Amino acid sequence: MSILIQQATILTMQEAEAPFTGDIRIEGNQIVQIASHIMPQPEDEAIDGRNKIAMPGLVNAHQHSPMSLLRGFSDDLKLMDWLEHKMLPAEARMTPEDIYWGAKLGIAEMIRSGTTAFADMYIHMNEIAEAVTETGIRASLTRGMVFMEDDGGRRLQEAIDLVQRWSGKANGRITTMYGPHSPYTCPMEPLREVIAMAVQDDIPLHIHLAETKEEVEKIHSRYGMTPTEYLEEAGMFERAHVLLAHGVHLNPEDVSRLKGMRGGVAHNPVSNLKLGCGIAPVEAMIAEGITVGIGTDGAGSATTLDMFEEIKAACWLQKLDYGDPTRLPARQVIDLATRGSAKLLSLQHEVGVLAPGYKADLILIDLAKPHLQPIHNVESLLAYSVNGADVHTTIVNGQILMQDRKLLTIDEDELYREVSTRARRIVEGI
Ligand SMILES: N[C@@H](CCSC[C@H]1O[C@@H](n2cnc3c(=O)[nH]cnc32)[C@H](O)[C@@H]1O)C(=O)O
Ligand SMILES: [Zn+2]
Repeated sequence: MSILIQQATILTMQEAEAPFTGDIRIEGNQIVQIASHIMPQPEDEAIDGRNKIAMPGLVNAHQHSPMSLLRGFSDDLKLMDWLEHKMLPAEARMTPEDIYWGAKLGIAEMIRSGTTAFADMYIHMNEIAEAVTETGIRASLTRGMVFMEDDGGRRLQEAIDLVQRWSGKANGRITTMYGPHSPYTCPMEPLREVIAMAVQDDIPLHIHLAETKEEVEKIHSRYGMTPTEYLEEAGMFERAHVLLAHGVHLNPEDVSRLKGMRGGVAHNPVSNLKLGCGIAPVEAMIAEGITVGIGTDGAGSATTLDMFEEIKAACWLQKLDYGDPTRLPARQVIDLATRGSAKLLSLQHEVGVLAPGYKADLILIDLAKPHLQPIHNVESLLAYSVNGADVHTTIVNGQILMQDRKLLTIDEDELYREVSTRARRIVEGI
């Protein structure tokens, strides 16, 4: 199958290339040509790109997709309270089918708001992988592991099963990671064991790091170190590719510790703002050459999976932190949400830019709206004015998943019926 997008305003995100008007040809799952005019072929499905921006799909670098079932159930609490007294009891009640529908709800929201790939950490990963397979989105999946009790190796075995069963599946749309949950839920010994597995199997790691002040205090009282030092002590930054979620409370020495690491940090600004966590040192990390990407965290805390909200919040936080509006400018934040996040998912050679040879993961944004006119500067519009509801078309791996705001791989009526009854049952009495 081939698709020809005609006369769109194209933002490739290739180095410093400026936006231009042109055509994009997709064959199979790849972009094959980008030029100011491409001769249509009879077999092409033509898409009118006029009055639309074509750009790489956004990559959500940290998510817990089934937590969409818990959106709005428990807000305005401290992270540890929220996690221990609300989320964990609710998760204990979730069946594999609940997870499937919760993941599908999250995926529907992501496709609708221009996200074409995401990094997920959760439980019952087979069901999430099924939802990814059916809906057509791209994902890097992680079985999150808390090692606070002897479970006879069950969690670790589920993590291994996920990696063995699903890596490279769904036409290559699924990749996998190993996921020790966080410094405060992973003692040194199992942590070292997982890192050794990741190095041996050449599978990346995905972990929460330094999200709250309480975490820093807890790790200091247990081990006399910062959370980052603790991971360094475990050998996490030596050889493995690591996706660190949050990285809010990093002192300058911690930032230096991450210098030269494979992977980088997923910044989740809306979740950090809403939970009152603090401001991650994004500009300081970038200055040290550390890769920064952007994620939403689960909808159970952030309540939104709209990456355009994250993009705005990321800019605002850096500008506010430094008292300086020149910090984290428009082009750079878009780079974090596309190329930066793609690198965190180890997909930098496949997605995150529009260029021949890259996977056809891209979105079209409808500019025929009052809040998106006139068009002085495409990058400014994208960073400060566009929201997820302005996404017109979403394409992943050469397949159209949303066209003219209609989802083509998800039955939304059925989805909303399923999630409302399941969500009610899960939270009852908690
Ligand atoms: N509870 C599982 C691990 C699941 S991994 C994903 C976990 O991350 C949790 N989670 C979601 N958001 C956050 C966050 O912001 N910080 C820390 N954990 C979170 C979520 O509730 C879920 O339990 C076990 O015992 O093995
Ligand atoms: Zn998280």
